Amino acid sequence: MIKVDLSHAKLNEDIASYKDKVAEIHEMIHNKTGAGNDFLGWVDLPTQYDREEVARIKAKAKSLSEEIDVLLVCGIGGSYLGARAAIEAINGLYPTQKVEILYIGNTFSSTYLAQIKEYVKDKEFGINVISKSGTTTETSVAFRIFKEMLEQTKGKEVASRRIVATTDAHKGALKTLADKEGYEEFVVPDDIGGRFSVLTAVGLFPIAMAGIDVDEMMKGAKDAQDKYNNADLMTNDAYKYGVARQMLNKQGYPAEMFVTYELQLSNVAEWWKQLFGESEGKEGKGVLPHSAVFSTDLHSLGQFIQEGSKVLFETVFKVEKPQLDLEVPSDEDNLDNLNYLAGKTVDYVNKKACEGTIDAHVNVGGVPNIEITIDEMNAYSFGYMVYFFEKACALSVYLLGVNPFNQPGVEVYKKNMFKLLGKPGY
Ligand SMILES: O=P(O)(O)OC[C@H]1O[C@H](O)[C@H](O)[C@@H](O)[C@@H]1O
Repeated sequence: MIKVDLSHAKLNEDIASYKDKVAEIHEMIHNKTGAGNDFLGWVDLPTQYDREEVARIKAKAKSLSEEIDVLLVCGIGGSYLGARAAIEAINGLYPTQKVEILYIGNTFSSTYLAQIKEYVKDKEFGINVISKSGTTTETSVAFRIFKEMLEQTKGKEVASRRIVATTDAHKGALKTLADKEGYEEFVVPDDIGGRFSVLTAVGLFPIAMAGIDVDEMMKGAKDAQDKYNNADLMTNDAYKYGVARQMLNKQGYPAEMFVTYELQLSNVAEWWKQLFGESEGKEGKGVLPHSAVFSTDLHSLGQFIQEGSKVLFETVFKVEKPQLDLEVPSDEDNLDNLNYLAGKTVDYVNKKACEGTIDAHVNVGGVPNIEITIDEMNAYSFGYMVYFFEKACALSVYLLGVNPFNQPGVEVYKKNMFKLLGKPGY
């Protein structure tokens, strides 16, 4: 399902020298003995998840889909990136599913929110408000605006039926509000942090609303759980990736560029950035997670990667089989001189662009490339991929010697903002 190829990674020591350390960290993850060990609920989630809740997620998704045309997913960071990544990766950027998914709660941009208000004003919409803490300001502000709109246009009863809250099981402002208003509630488990939560209700409800098979997704994650429950670095590709990126970090590359060749995977890259960025960017350490979509960005960032300062390595995430394909047509006049491609598929051209780029970046530009290939992109493989990166991330960050599961630095801007806004107590 997923293959890691390090033949272009330019590692200057033998990866096998990390074998013992990796076996030690593997035990630490599975026996929950490392820093942040109360946030390891994602490790066994694909086998331990709450089946009753997933049944409720599917039932609510079915009934709500009959009633609405647009679902507003109201969350930020880990409370929306995974769902967005899945929905776009699987359904594409111009999906044909009945319910359109839009994202609010991820910004204070007034123009963006006002335009969404205008866009949904004559549509039947519902809201999935998602917040583990229940107090995130971006999410709360957007939710207040669209909740008021829904209540005013449809009345309280309809609004309460069309609002679904995903939050802590016991505490927080959102939990209190959801109880009072009688919203359908789903839970963010205590032992799973936001960036590891896509396979909980946080991701699964919006994903189900987009018409995607969540059982298949969990099956993919379970197969990955089995596959990567393996302490041996030499046969565990998730760990190989986790180690290789730290080796490159040590070799003097402080930035990692996640590269895909599918536009609809740009939010997989955003999800990946939060996963790695928030997990390891602390104590003055960590690889900067950056991303690009090729060949699009070869026409913008390509120059820098090829000949600019040697600060980055690339992690090229390839999808073997595209969901859809089309042929380049033949043309009698051939004025564009493109007949040499006639009859070839566009994906064939994309694959050649990838091959040529890796060669140019690695062998001419001197840029190390880690290659990760996934068979195809669907619900099953998405679940599998999520688990692969989560396991790689935990290993990689423990190897760096920091706690992967907290994010103390995120509070600093919040405190300043609250003070400036005059929030009581700040
Ligand atoms: O789910 P919430 O509590 O609203 O949090 C949403 C996001 O914002 C926070 O500031 C954290 O940095 C993220 O890790 C989190 O995913």
